Amino acid sequence: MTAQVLDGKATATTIKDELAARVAALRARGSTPGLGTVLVGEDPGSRSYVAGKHRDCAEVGIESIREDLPADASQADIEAAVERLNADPACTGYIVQLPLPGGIDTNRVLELIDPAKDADGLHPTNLGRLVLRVSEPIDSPLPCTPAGIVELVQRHGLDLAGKHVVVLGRGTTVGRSIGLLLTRKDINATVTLTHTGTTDLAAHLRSADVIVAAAGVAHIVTPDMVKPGAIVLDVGVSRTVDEAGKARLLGDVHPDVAQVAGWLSPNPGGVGPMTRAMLLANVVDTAERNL
Ligand SMILES: Nc1nc(=O)c2c([nH]1)NC[C@@H]1CN(c3ccc(C(=O)N[C@@H](CCC(=O)O)C(=O)O)cc3)C=[N+]21
Repeated sequence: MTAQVLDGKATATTIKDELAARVAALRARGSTPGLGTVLVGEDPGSRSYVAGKHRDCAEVGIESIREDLPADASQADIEAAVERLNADPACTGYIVQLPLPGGIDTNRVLELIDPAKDADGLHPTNLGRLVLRVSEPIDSPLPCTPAGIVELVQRHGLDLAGKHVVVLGRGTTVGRSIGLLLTRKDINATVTLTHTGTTDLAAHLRSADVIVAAAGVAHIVTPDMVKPGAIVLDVGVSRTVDEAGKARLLGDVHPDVAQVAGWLSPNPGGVGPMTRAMLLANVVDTAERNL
């Protein structure tokens, strides 16, 4: 058996087409959405993610606003960039690209973001709203990767209601926040959160109908840990260099898992493009709310 593909690239393209139509309608009514990014330093991964986000914006008609700061930017410099975007009416949503350089108090920066402009859905106010509302969809941004995972699964005709989802990883952007979304009554999954401190991780994973692998450890999920037919989402990304010196992206899921799983999201080409599409969706949703 070979797993069916959860095609994030194609699904993100469909979503971007839908968003382009909504942006055109907004523009026709005099409202122009604009995405801002705060990028600090020269990390090639971060630079390429931010470049990708602005390319996506151009595709759907969203304006781009960039705050690019040098690697030695101070806490005050970064906070000033956040304040500029908070004050800029052309910026309807923005992100601070993570991670910030060592020595910067990231939480202080994130809490300065105007929650109404939080395109990542990671501001404490917006995460808090996700905690507080169990029974209805909310009118505030959702964290992009969790929202992208749900959208990817649902748009392939799969229903998460009643399913046992085992999440691997306790990071803010995925592990800690995705359970809040999956256990909402309109999705209705049952969630187990595992991490590097979990005893007998393999047994937990083998009990899963759905695995969300977001540990950031290359190939940590191997075929023996997967129940035949399970839905597997490969979220983590590790950057490595192969024998030929070529840069390679490795997911958290070993390629042989495709022989056991029922559905598998490729990496790249799975959750990454969906994360970017949900970022755009947050910006468009915000602009529509503010009409
Ligand atoms: N404030 C903030 N918000 C983020 O959303 C955020 C962040 N910081 N820091 C880093 C992570 C990582 N992340 C990715 C987004 C898209 C792809 C993506 O589209 N990847 C392509 C491959 C891209 C490539 O080849 O480099 C794919 O999976 O097909 C990957 C990773 C967002 N992040």
